[in-house]
Amino acid sequence: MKRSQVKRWLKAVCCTHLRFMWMALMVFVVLCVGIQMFGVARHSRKEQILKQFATEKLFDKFEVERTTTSTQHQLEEEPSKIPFQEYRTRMEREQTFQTDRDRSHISQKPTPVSKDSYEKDSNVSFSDGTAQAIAQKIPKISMDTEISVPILSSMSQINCQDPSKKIIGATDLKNVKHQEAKSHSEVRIDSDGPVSALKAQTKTRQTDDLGPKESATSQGQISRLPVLLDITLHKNANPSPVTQSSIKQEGTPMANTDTKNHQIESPETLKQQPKTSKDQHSSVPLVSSVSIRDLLESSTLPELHAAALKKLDEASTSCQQKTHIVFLKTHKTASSTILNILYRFGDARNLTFALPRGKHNQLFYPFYFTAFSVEGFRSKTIKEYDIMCNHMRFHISEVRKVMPEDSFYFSILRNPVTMMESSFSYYKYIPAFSKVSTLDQFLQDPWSHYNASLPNNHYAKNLLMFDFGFNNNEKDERHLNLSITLIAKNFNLILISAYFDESMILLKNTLCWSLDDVVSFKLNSRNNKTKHQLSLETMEKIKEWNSLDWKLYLHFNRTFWRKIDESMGREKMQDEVKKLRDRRNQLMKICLQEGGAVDPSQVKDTSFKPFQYGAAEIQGYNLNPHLGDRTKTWCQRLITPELQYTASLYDKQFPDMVLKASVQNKTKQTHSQTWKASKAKMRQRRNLNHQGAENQNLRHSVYRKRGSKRTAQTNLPNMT
Ligand SMILES: Nc1ncnc2c1ncn2[C@@H]1O[C@H](COP(=O)(O)OS(=O)(=O)O)[C@@H](OP(=O)(O)O)[C@H]1O
Repeated sequence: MKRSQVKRWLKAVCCTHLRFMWMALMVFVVLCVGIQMFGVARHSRKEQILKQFATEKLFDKFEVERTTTSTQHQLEEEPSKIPFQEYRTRMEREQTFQTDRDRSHISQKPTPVSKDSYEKDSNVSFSDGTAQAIAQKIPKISMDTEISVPILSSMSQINCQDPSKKIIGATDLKNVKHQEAKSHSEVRIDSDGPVSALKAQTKTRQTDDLGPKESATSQGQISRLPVLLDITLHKNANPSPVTQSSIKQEGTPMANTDTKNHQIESPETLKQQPKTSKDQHSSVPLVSSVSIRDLLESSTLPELHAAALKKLDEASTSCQQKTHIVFLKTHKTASSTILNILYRFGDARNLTFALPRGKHNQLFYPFYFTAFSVEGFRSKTIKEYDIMCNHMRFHISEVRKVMPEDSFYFSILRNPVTMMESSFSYYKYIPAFSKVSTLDQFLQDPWSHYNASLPNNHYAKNLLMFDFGFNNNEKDERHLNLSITLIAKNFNLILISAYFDESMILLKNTLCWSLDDVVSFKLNSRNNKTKHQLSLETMEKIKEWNSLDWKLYLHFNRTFWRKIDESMGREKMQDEVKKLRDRRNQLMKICLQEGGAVDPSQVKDTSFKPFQYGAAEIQGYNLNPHLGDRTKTWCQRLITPELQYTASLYDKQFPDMVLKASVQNKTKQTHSQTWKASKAKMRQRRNLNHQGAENQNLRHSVYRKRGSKRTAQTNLPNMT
């Protein structure tokens, strides 16, 4: 090729494309710089959060308000003033007693905890959620605060988780005199034990005393009391005058009575319960309610009983429905079903949800939760939030910025074995799992597949610990104990998904909700095709690989059953669970076309189709087509999957945002149309240029031809 030709060709190409190449290059450079800057900003933000967490949350922001031990008073010092090391030492000192005991459970080869083995375990030393719930209801106890106590007239064993209550109960009852008790005409004393025994027997029961209840005293005359004296306080209520009513004495030994632990129940439950013990026995445990001042000043048993009677009705209605709730939505633990319960509860009552900003589904997950990730928080458009329940990595100090002080905190755990089987199929495409075909293969050499620093790999190891905001790769056991302590202190209730129905009953009773509030259909569940049977060996490997989660689960499985025993007893729990299941079955028959869940491909209305992810096939539901309007709304809410329900609540709660978004969408559309038009113009111009260049080339070639002809002519030898 000739030099001039190359030159011309280059010129033609440059003319048409160089401009665009330069433009593209510049855009690329600007993009690179932008990404770099964004990365730095994001990294520093993350660092900041991590730092804050390490210094504030884990050791400094230790929740102390709800418990009042002397050591904890020391912890109330301003966190920033306590050096990190010192704080840690204090924590460890405070924990020593617990750590030693717990080690005996934790260091042993983990075995599933049965209800029976739980019974034997009386060493669990964490503060009790029931007490916390009660304490939460009553932020301050004054002398004029009233207490409601289910009472066994002559002998009562007080189950006080709150130290202050413990003292009150013990002091008061020790002063009760036999003669005075006898003198009261309304009290029928059936027990034949001497009053001295009553006095001897009236003692405070320790929170962690879960051992089998004695049926005879050291004197062998009076049984230990069958009823736990649960105390509920009525803040600022007036001392009540004495009223008369028939009080019957429980004198039957524990072994001979079916009287169970009592708790103050929701009105609905009370209505449902036929009060069996009352019907069957003439001697009944009663609910007493008197002001603390009265109680302390009172020196007679009759007075106590009269006051108890006076408040009997009040006690049954004193259960205040809780509407300020924080639910830590852990992954693969049946949390979507609970989310649906909370959504329905709030939706029906027009409560305000702390929803993720920008219509997302998660609250800044997998990063630590920040208050700014909640819609309406930064702009202060929302005055008070009621419920926070989307996926987040828990960070208490940030959550507290958003949620009211009296919020009820709860979460749910699942056995890490079944949980990992579930997450393996759901998160099949995270780096840790993507290169193996089975869970067994992964567990053969997990470290060769697991790199903690790669994004999303937290789904593969100790996911529960991660969600609760702790280090899921921690090897130091003390860290685990500290984490358990913090969870026990920050959360009022920890549920267990394997006992979902029991969990719902416990939740219902603690929050004073109704049965219909907690009835639900199983959501986000896989079909059998994508479930895998695990061998015993694999199960053991999972426990080992997720050892932090496993120990966490073991601990809270124990406290879960303890809570049931302390609050309502297992028999009553069974009754209520049966009612819940009956109600669910009834609703399934009414609402669902097939009477149960169907494969995603079978879901007819795509707006109710659950989000499909990874290698899992998530089942959905078809509504019965012949439903009346109200029933239809109710049924629709029951089957609406997480993403759709979150979006609809967002639209309901932030109509302005929806409007703004639609305007923005329109603007975007116009922009994209303009952009498309300008692109078309550019393409046209380029084509024209191209044509021009071709024409030019053509012209050049013509000139060339002409020129070569001319030169040829000039070079022709003169023949003539
Ligand atoms: N009511 C009830 N009882 C017991 N188990 C239940 C219940 N509801 C949901 N599930 C099971 O929970 C698994 C889904 O958990 P999540 O909803 O938390 O998952 S997610 O993190 O929100 O994606 C999922 O487990 P797998 O099916 O093993 O994957 C569901 O089947």
